[in-house]
Amino acid sequence: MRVYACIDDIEKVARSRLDANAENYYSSGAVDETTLALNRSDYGRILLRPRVLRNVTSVTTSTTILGRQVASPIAIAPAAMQGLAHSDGELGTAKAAKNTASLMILSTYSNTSLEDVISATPDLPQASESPFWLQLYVHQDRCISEGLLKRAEKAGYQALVLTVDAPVLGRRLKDLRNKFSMPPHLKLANFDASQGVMTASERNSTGATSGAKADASLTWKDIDWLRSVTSMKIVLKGIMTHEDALLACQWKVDAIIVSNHGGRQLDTCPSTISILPEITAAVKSYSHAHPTLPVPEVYMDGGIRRGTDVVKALALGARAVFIGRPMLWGLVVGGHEGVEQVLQILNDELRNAMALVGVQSVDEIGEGCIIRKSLL
Ligand SMILES: Cc1cc2nc3c(=O)[nH]c(=O)nc-3n(C[C@H](O)[C@H](O)[C@H](O)COP(=O)(O)O)c2cc1C
Ligand SMILES: CCCCC(=O)C(=O)O
Repeated sequence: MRVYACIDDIEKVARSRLDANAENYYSSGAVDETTLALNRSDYGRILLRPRVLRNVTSVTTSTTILGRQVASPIAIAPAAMQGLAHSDGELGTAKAAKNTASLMILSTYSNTSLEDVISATPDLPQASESPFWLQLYVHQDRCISEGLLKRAEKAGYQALVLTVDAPVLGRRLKDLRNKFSMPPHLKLANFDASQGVMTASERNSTGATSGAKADASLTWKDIDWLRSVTSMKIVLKGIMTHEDALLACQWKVDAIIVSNHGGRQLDTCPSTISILPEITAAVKSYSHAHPTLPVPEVYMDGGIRRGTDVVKALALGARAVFIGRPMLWGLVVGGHEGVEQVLQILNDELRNAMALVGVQSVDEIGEGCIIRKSLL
């Protein structure tokens, strides 16, 4: 396939190839798209400090995520309905994850069943090496979600990612205007028709998740319910305040993802990069107060388009970053090869930025690498 110079070039081509229904669904944020824009622009308010003469002949990006060795801290965020991007859908993304030894989170609302996604990596030596986590939207009928979790565990998913920032769906104006709907040739492959899971258009048109049968009544106590039905590790996706970060510590979840859902949920909430320091500080203070207790790992997503963005996120305490739209754009332009190229570009840029900042390993990336202008 064609070789691109950067993620923005891939995005331009991908967006020109999609019909308005899919292009608007993928690209849009909620309401005025204020948060969507901040997720990008706030990286520009953090500057990097180049340290020199430090021997950077062997820069390595390898790290661990929830104890698993990975080649890079850049991983794949869950995104619904990847069949809109390419006929391979989630199978293309899964193949790219496998070929690049990257971690991938599969959306509850995938067009490929969670079992088929794991089958895309048949030559993994054992299930414990599966690079897949499952994202969960809890169904009002808890039995349906319990069934999904049992299937995920059996198939070899290593962690369950509970999305906590979407008790109701954000108002994405373009989707409302287009009356966005999933094309009839696609299905939500983790469910059967009798399970009453509606498409995003139906969610949008009702303006609430009640129509989608997603459970808006979830509270922190439901983490105990999750623990009672699955032994998978638990990750909370969508933490944006120090109060909720502390609650996540108290509820002993394994990890949190600082995320505002790519600006698609609560518009005018802050960017993730601006709020990350408050979250990592809260988790650190909990750890100091409870030195014998494990604390959640902290990851982030939102607006990562450059290797330098990754350095900034790691400098502010994230252990890993997840990419949403860049992965979708890659899928549009080249199926699994396109997603591989997206990961390749970001990893090349990350290694380049690390060398120029003067560090050889991700552990060396810290506050000393950046200058922060006031973000709020
Ligand atoms: C088209 C699209 C679909 C998404 N679907 C889901 C989803 O099913 N579950 C979920 O937890 N997050 C979903 N997200 C949010 C992403 O996981 C992630 O938080 C966000 O895309 C990160 O921002 P970025 O796109 O700027 O990288 C979706 C995002 C997009 C753009
Ligand atoms: C009903 C689909 C919701 C998927 C999602 O999380 C998103 O579009 O952001």
